[in-house]
Amino acid sequence: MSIKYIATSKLPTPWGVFDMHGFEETATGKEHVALTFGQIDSNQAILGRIHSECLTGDALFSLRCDCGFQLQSAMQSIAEKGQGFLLYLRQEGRGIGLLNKIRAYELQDAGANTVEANVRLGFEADMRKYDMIAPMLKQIGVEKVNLMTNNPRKVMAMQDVGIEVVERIPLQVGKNRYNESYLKTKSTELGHMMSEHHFNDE
Ligand SMILES: Nc1nc2c(ncn2[C@@H]2O[C@H](COP(=O)(O)OP(=O)(O)OP(=O)(O)O)[C@@H](O)[C@H]2O)c(=O)[nH]1
Ligand SMILES: [Zn+2]
Repeated sequence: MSIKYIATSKLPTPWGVFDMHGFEETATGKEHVALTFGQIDSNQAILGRIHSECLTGDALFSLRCDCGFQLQSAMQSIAEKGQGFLLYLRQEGRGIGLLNKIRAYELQDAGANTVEANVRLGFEADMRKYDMIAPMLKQIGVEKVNLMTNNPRKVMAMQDVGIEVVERIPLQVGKNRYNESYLKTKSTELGHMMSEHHFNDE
C-alpha cells in the first residue's frame, strides 16, 4: 500500500509525552496515526500495539467493548517501559465504519452477538486490512515487535508483511458486566486468546 508520511508533533498524555506521526493513504485519503515513545532502537524488539479505531470505546467511554481500556493500558505500559509504539488505525468497527457499527449494536441490543450482527448486515465478521502497517513501522524505525494483543490475526498480519513478532503480550483489561458476552464471542468465534480468569474474576 502507498501511504504518505505527513508530519510529527509532540503528544503530551497522562502517562508521558509521546511523539505523534501522521500518515495519509494515497488511494483513499484515509488518515492514520503512529505514536512513539522514547528513542526507537531498530535492533531491538519494540513494545507496541496495533489499535483499530473505536470511537465509542476510545473517546466516548463505552463499556460495550474493551477497546478504551486496552488503549489506555497499552499507552501506560509503553510509557513505563520508556520505549515503544502504538499504531492507531482508522478502521472503525472492524472495518465496517461507525454507522454500520451502530447498526450492528442495534441488532445486538435485540439479541444478536457481534459476529451475527455483522453477518446480518452483509459484512464479514472482521473486514480489517493491515497492509498500512509495514510502511508506517518502517517510517518510525520499528523492525521487530513485542506485540500487546489477544488477537492471533494481528500477529499473522504482522508476519505477512515481514514484521517479526518476537513475543505476544496478552492485553486483558476492562472486563465489565456490559461487555462480558462481547469478550466471550471474541474468544469463541474470532479466535482471540483469552485466559478463563478473564471471564470469572469480577
Ligand atoms: N463490527 C463491530 N465492531 C466492533 C464491535 N465492538 C468493537 N468493535 C471494533 O472492533 C475493533 C477492535 O479493535 P482492537 O481493539 O484493535 O483489536 P481486537 O481485534 O479486539 O484485538 P486485541 O488486540 O486483542 O484488542 C475496533 O475497530 C472496534 O470499533 C462490534 O460489536 N461490532
Ligand atoms: Zn470498542
